[in-house]
Amino acid sequence: MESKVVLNERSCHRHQEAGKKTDGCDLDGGLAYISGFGNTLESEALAGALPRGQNSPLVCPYGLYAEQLSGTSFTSPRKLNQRSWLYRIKPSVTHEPFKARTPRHERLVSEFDKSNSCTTPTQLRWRPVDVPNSPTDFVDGLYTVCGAGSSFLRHGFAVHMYAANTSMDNCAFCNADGDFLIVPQQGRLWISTECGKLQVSPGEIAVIPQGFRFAVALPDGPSRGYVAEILAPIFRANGLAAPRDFVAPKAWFEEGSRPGYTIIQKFGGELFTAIQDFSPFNVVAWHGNYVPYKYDLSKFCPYNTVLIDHSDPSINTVLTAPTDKPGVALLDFVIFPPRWLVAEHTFRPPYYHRNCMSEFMGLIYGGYEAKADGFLPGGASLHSCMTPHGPDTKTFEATVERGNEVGPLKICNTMAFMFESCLIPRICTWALESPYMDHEYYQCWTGLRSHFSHETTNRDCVENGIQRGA
Ligand SMILES: O=C(O)Cc1cc(O)ccc1O
Ligand SMILES: [Fe+2]
Repeated sequence: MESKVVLNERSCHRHQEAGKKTDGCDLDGGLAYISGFGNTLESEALAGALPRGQNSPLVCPYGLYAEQLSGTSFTSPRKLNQRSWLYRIKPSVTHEPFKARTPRHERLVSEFDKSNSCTTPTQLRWRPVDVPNSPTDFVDGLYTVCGAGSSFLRHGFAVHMYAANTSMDNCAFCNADGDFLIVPQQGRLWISTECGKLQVSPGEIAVIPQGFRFAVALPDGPSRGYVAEILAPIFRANGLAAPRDFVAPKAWFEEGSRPGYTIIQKFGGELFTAIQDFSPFNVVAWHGNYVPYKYDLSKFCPYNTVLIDHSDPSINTVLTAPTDKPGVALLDFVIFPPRWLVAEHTFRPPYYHRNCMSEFMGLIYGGYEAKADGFLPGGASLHSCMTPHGPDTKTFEATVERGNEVGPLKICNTMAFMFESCLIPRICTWALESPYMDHEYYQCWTGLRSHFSHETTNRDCVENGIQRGA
């Protein structure tokens, strides 16, 4: 899962020409990145800013402060250990005391209980929300939909969504509760982080690990998307998402005075603010394996059945946050990308099922193979543990109508995804009461008729498909 290559970004930088890709570096819209997943990386915006031979010299190059950011306990075994050393103009601690942010953000949850959320086994679906007209930045536009567990107990996950139209101004966000996996659906996100900048477009994802300070600018204005938050372990990448396609930012910093700069810290699901007089993006150089990164979903190498039946979607896991139980995920991020369907005498869309895991789904663009209508880009659905679901009536009937003779068929222009968890989500009250809730969702299945007939044998089915009108 982890690549063992240790990449020296400095040598890469030296050889880089504008607009060209070089070994280990990826150029995207003018920004250069460092590629690799789980690697120990290093980057310096000023040559010689990284101390050599030790992490914490008495005096750091350029008079910088050394600061460590850890993502795992100091005592975690080496293969799990994650930390980075940041060399910055002023240390993060240089700020006024944290205060509860006012007005309170009412719709963020990191500890799910009866005070903020309900349970229901019902199939749930939401229409895409409208982006607000009033100025709303990423933080104010973020709201929790569902989740389970507790950030205080370091076990759980949350699914959030956001709808925003304004760039964060003179403030940065920091999530002490867990890692954010951000899936933009509409509008690009230009994310400044302490390690540098990431430009993330719909169709790409970004991971901002716990504790990193970041600010989101919206170059396209109206923006919408999904966020999975894991309240404990770290994400691992699946082998079909190649390590070199994950890219981290290059060191970038801003200096000088920034009066009234606000750090907004999410801690136990509540927001706190602390004022400082400088930008937190003052890291001149860094090294380590605890970094924000992004990944372009079109680079995923999908696998599918090549003869019969429908493969379960876990094969298309991009990132997984494992639990201690082998093969059981706290959160899998699974995609349904464009791909060829070739299975013979097979019902090709997803099968009807009841799953011991719980499935939250979203759609980035296009349509989804199990739903003829009603599941729209920017919308969402939730099928919790053991709740029956599957293709809607229109999809079932159109598939059977087409019969057995369909040859290879390519599903194009589609990117659905699933956050799948072994924990059973509670649903936030505002999500259940949302005007975007599709109360007629169940009707997409109520038209499914019985095709049962004592005369239709398995052989008839294989040769002819189910008789029309039976
Ligand atoms: O419910 C869904 O649409 C997601 C899903 C897709 C699939 O191909 C097989 C199982 C599954 O849960
Ligand atoms: Fe499912």
